[in-house]
Parts: sequence; C-alpha cells; structure tokens
Amino acid sequence: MNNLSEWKKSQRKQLISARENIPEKTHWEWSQAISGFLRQELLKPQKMIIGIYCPIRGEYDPRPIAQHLIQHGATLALPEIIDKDTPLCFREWLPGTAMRNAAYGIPIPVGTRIVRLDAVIIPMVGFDHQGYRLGYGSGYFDRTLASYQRQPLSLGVAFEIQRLKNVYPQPHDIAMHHVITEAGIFQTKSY
Ligand SMILES: Nc1nc2c(c(=O)[nH]1)N(C=O)[C@@H](CNc1ccc(C(=O)N[C@@H](CCC(=O)O)C(=O)O)cc1)CN2
Ligand SMILES: Nc1ncnc2c1ncn2[C@@H]1O[C@H](COP(=O)(O)OP(=O)(O)OP(=O)(O)O)[C@@H](O)[C@H]1O
Repeated sequence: MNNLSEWKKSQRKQLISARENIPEKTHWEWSQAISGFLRQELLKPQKMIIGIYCPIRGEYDPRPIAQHLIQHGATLALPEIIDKDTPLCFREWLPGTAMRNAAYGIPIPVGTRIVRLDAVIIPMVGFDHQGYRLGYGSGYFDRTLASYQRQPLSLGVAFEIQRLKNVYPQPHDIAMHHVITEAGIFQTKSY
C-alpha cells in the first residue's frame, strides 16, 4: 500500500460520508440542478444508447431524467458486474423491466439485451478540474471505458462538495468528457 492509495482511501471515506450527510432538501435542490444540466447536454438523445445507474450512498439519482430520455427516443442501460477484473456490461432497462438485487445491493435488469453505449452518466466519489474521477476503488468504470474502441460520451456527475484539487490520475485513469455538478457543466480537456 503506497501513499497515494492510502490518500485515495481516506478521501473516499470522507467524501462518501459528506455526501451521505447532505440534508434531504439540499440533495433534492442540487439534484434538480444537475438534472437540468444533463437534459441540456443530452438534448438530442434520439437513437442514443445511454448508460445510467441506480444510485447508492447518496449519489445523484438519474432516474428522474430517465423518463425524459426515453420519451425522446433514447435507449437506457444499467451496469452489471460480471467479474472483479472485467469491464461492466450494460443491459437495456425500460420502465417495468424485471430487476434483481446484485452486488452491493444494486438492482440490475434480468435477461434484457446487452448493449454498447453511445454516452454514459458516471457517478463520482470525487473529481478534479481535469475531469479525473475518484470512484469506489475497484476500477470498474475505467476498465469499461478502456474496453471501448470509440469512447462513449462520458458525463461524470457529482456535487461540488466532492471537488478535489487533484485526483493524481494514474496511467489507467480516463478523464470524463464533461463534469456536471449543481454549479454547471464543465468541459474538460479530453473533449
Ligand atoms: N450506483 C452505482 N452503481 C454502480 C457503480 C457505482 O459506482 N454506482 N459501479 C461502479 O463501479 C459498479 C458497482 N461498483 C461498486 C464498487 C464498490 C462499491 C463499494 O461500496 N465498495 C466498498 C466501499 C468503498 C469505500 O467506502 O471505500 C465496499 O466494498 O464496502 C460499490 C459499488 C456498478 N454499479
Ligand atoms: N483499464 C484497466 N485495466 C486494468 N486494471 C485497471 C484498469 N483501470 C483500473 N484498473 C485497476 O483498478 C483498480 C482501481 O482503480 P482506481 O483506484 O483508479 O479506482 P477508482 O477509479 O476509484 O474506482 P472505480 O473506477 O471502481 O469507481 C486499480 O488497482 C487499477 O490498477
């Protein structure tokens, strides 16, 4: 265990706890703002296959915009962990799709088709101004993005209290194309 991984571990702990302690009303207001920015960014979702997620541990909840995206012709998909060291697979999700609880108690669709993403909304535990992301520490999203020949549009989502000066990215870290918080949409260098 080196210093960087110790530092990441303690940041994760602090940031997750801060996020879980956001008062409900504030969480709702910040989430409304993020939903507005995401709608702006995904103005033409027709025919796009977009990855979303079921929130855990105080993450922004993207489900309120799911309805909007579907109405505008998007296909939505949710991540499933296949194995510890492999990319996530994304399965199509529609309102009413049968779900089962999988790892970390996260619901995943049962038996729907596996899709390749055009865009993906990615929850972040922490982030920096370059769009580098701190996650839960298992590298799933990095491995998933690395498995794509043509990168899907990546939209990292977090609250401003999760902003860090520097995430000290490692060679395997892939920056988000956009970072979206309650304060706005930030385009990063990688876009
Ligand atoms: N909502 C959501 N769904 C997702 C992800 C995510 O980040 N958010 N994932 C993105 O990868 C995958 C699930 N990965 C996860 C990996 C680890 C932990 C977790 O809680 N790990 C530690 C705690 C970390 C810490 O507190 O330092 C644990 O095992 O307790 C949760 C989800 C797929 N689905
Ligand atoms: N493309 C990849 N190929 C192989 N291993 C990878 C890849 N991306 C990340 N990893 C490994 O995954 C582990 C976790 O990476 P990191 O500390 O960046 O996690 P994180 O970004 O906080 O978490 P996550 O992406 O799960 O939300 C590291 O040991 C790293 O080596």
